[in-house]
Amino acid sequence: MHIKIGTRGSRLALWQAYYVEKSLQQGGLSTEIIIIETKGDQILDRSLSKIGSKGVFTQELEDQLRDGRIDIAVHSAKDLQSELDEDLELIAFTERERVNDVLVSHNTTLSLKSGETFVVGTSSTRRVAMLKHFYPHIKTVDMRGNLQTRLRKLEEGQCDAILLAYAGVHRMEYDSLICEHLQLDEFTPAVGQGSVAIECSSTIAPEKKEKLRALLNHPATEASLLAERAFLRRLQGGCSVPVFGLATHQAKGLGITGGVVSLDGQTLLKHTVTGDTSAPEAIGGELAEKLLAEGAAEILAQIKQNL
Ligand SMILES: NCc1[nH]cc(CCC(=O)O)c1CC(=O)O
Repeated sequence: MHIKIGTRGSRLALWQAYYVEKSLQQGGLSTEIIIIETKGDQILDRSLSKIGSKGVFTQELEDQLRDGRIDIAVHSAKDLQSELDEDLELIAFTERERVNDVLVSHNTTLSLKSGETFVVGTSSTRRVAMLKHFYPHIKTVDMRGNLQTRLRKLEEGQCDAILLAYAGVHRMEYDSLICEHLQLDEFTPAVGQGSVAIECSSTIAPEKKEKLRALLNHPATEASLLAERAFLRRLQGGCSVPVFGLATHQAKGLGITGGVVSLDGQTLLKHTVTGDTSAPEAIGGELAEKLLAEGAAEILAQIKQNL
């Protein structure tokens, strides 16, 4: 069996593609990697919330899945829309890396907790709003681009530190620049953070799909991701709105904590729902309903107006 793997060309995307390729080769499959540029890679001078987040990092990969030019598309699960078109599906989620965000700087004495004021670069509305909520003394500047670009901007002094997902920092081997691991009970990560998702056409041959799932899918991660994605879908949040959600496996079953924070950091709604691991999407949906009942839709509508 030969698998054509489609990926974006950034270093992190390539890390993910090689990681997937290695698992497939260990399972006896032959592979090739096809690099595909997306709109999100081309447009670097505008924030994602302004380009319109729908499919900016995925559209071109999905086109090639439909044409059969690639068999699978490899994505950071976090960058995927919560709702896929009917002719596409996610068939596997790889084992999750540590999910937290980290503060990264050349000055490793920096800490959000110290109370000292400094400038943090980030383009994530979730991170900006969370900083305003938990650490209002911190200033932020908008900072887009892939990891290397952001690190270069940090080096050039455009900010004192940047906030990033630990997963990407670790995969790019920048661990030595981590000054602080943010606490999960404050900085709940974005839905999907730390996992790699495998997308394919719904017309994929069943035996091929089963083989790929057997080699790539991590069932515990998959259950978490299904819960988180159902939660995000119900809230109709994309990757550019400050919605956060994390599902973890506990003694009582699958627990998901998630919510939404207003752009000014003033209002933060958050809840936890726990349920049967065999019905992850129901758990995610229940969390969304609970938040909607408390006004999450109004907060989200206001955010979308301001983006
Ligand atoms: N939005 C960009 C993006 N997509 C995935 C990661 C990190 C790795 C991951 O969470 O899988 C990042 C960078 C970041 O947010 O720091």
